[in-house]
Amino acid sequence: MTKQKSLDSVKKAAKEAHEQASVLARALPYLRRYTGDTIVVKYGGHAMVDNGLSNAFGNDVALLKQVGINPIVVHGGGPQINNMLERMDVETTFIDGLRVTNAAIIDVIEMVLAGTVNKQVATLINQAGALAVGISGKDGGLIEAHKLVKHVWDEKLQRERTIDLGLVGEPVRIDPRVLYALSGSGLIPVVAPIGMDKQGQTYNINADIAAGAIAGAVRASRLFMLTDVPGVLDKDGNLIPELTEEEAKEAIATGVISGGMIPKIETCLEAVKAGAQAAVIMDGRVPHACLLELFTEGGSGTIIRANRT
Ligand SMILES: Nc1ncnc2c1ncn2[C@@H]1O[C@H](COP(=O)(O)OP(=O)(O)O)[C@@H](O)[C@H]1O
Ligand SMILES: CC(=O)N[C@@H](CCC(=O)OP(=O)(O)O)C(=O)O
Repeated sequence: MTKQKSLDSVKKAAKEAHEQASVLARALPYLRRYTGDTIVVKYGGHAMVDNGLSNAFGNDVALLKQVGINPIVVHGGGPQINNMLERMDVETTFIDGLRVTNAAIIDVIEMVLAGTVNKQVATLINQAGALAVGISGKDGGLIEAHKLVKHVWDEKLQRERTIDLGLVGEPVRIDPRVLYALSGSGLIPVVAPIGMDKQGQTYNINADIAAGAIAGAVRASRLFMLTDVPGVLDKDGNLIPELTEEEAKEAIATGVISGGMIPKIETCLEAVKAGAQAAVIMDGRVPHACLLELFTEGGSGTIIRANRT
């Protein structure tokens, strides 16, 4: 009986080892395809709250570096900023997904994003055995920003008007040298979405927008947008595996794509126009989402490619 049991466990271990080896063998063509490439991963504040998921994320990023890919992580931290402002008894509001940022809260936002959250994300990756370095968009002049001028359609006035979001910025120029210096030295850059203008004014930048601008500037092979849905869904709730610019515009116009998904898609379209090869909106709630997308045939999520002519 004991002998049979130990024979069973040997067989089971051999089967598992065989499966592991065949997974690695199947991944080989994909490893070859992406070696030396740069992949920008936008890691959102919601995904960070789940411990299991965040450990899997740290492992995935470390693995990418190990197999010769250069990951650049751009993180958010919206929920973490909300928590801090709540503890300070400060109210915060959003307009079209962007936080109204007055001078009184910009320091808190910078403290949370470039301090606590930035170091947490770098630690996740470091604990997985790689070497991550946390920086903000201010370091090495990475993100030059200016004040974002937001246009909204006013139904009453029947015309566009601008709204003031305070110190919310948009990237105007990316200087990727600090990213290349880190990546080229075997390190993984982890970027907090904070920018600065030429006068030294600090701006709060939406993390999706920061990731898109960086992905375009470094001509990333992929921009991965990790979010809380399987990808872009059609009107029946089915996943759309690939989306062209025309299809995206149509889906926005007809209301199939709405809310926070609109700026996400617009950012992806801008990133591929600026030089990224493709952007993928994918489910950050699925463990190892990045590995599934890169190393399996089916991939995951919705891919938006640069226009092929
Ligand atoms: N067609 C669509 N497909 C998928 N999600 C959509 C669509 N239209 C609107 N959404 C909404 O967009 C959300 C993702 O945007 P957002 O909440 O800003 O993500 P994140 O916080 O991860 O940056 C989804 O949770 C969903 O509610
Ligand atoms: C201007 C603006 O809205 N900035 C965001 C920056 C963080 C962010 O984008 O975080 P998530 O990716 O977790 O949402 C904010 O203040 O919340």
